[in-house]
Amino acid sequence: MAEVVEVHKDWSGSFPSGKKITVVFVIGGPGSGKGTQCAKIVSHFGFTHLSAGDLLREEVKSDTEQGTMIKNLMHEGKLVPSEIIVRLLLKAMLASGNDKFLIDGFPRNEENREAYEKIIKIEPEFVLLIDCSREEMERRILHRNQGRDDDNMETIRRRFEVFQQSTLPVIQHYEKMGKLRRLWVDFQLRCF
Ligand SMILES: Nc1ncnc2c1ncn2[C@@H]1O[C@H](COP(=O)(O)OP(=O)(O)OP(=O)(O)O)[C@@H](O)[C@H]1O
Ligand SMILES: O=c1ccn([C@@H]2O[C@H](COP(=O)(O)O)[C@@H](O)[C@H]2O)c(=O)[nH]1
Ligand SMILES: [Mg+2]
Repeated sequence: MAEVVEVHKDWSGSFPSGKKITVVFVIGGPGSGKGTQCAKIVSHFGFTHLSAGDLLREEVKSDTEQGTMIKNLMHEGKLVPSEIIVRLLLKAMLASGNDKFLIDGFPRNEENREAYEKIIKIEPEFVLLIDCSREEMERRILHRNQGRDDDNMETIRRRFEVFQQSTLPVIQHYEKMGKLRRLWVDFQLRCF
């Protein structure tokens, strides 16, 4: 936590390069293919891919009180407090030296979005929604085999609930602003 707080303390609200910073949010249900699509985009367009989930999994590896708290929340499929994830994102953005970011799996709820707007303040160019049916998302997660602690039926069920209850309002917000771009990645029903 100390390191994360330090980033905030030094943060003047602008990036050292002085260049315009481009941010694209990539949102979608669990297992919809956010990470997979981001890897393809990065290889063609020179973005830095920041997966909010991966940043949290890295934090879990640090043997700290905060790491344990994050581990437990992720195991339950719940969301980590906004301030923690926003500061991890900011730290990773500053460390990358790049000026184009694909932020994968964030914001997950309205509170995340508001915290991002308050702290990082960079309006996303657009928000890419990876739109996939629940059946296909579930199938993909169960075949993923990456040893993720949250890829079990009980946690998957909770992650779907969080997506429906907390992330859909964020998607609707960006849709109203005309910033939403949809990518359909299967031929079945849409996720909502
Ligand atoms: N278009 C696709 N067709 C078939 N399988 C896919 C497709 N896209 C991704 N997958 C597979 O589905 C699984 C989930 O993909 P990925 O990890 O990219 O999803 P995610 O949205 O990042 O998931 P999470 O929210 O859990 O991090 C992976 O095993 C991936 O290889
Ligand atoms: O902004 C975020 C992003 C993620 N989480 C937690 O991490 C897991 C896994 O996220 P993936 O994007 O599927 O890798 C998610 O279920 C949340 O527990 C978060 O809290 N906030
Ligand atoms: Mg992912």
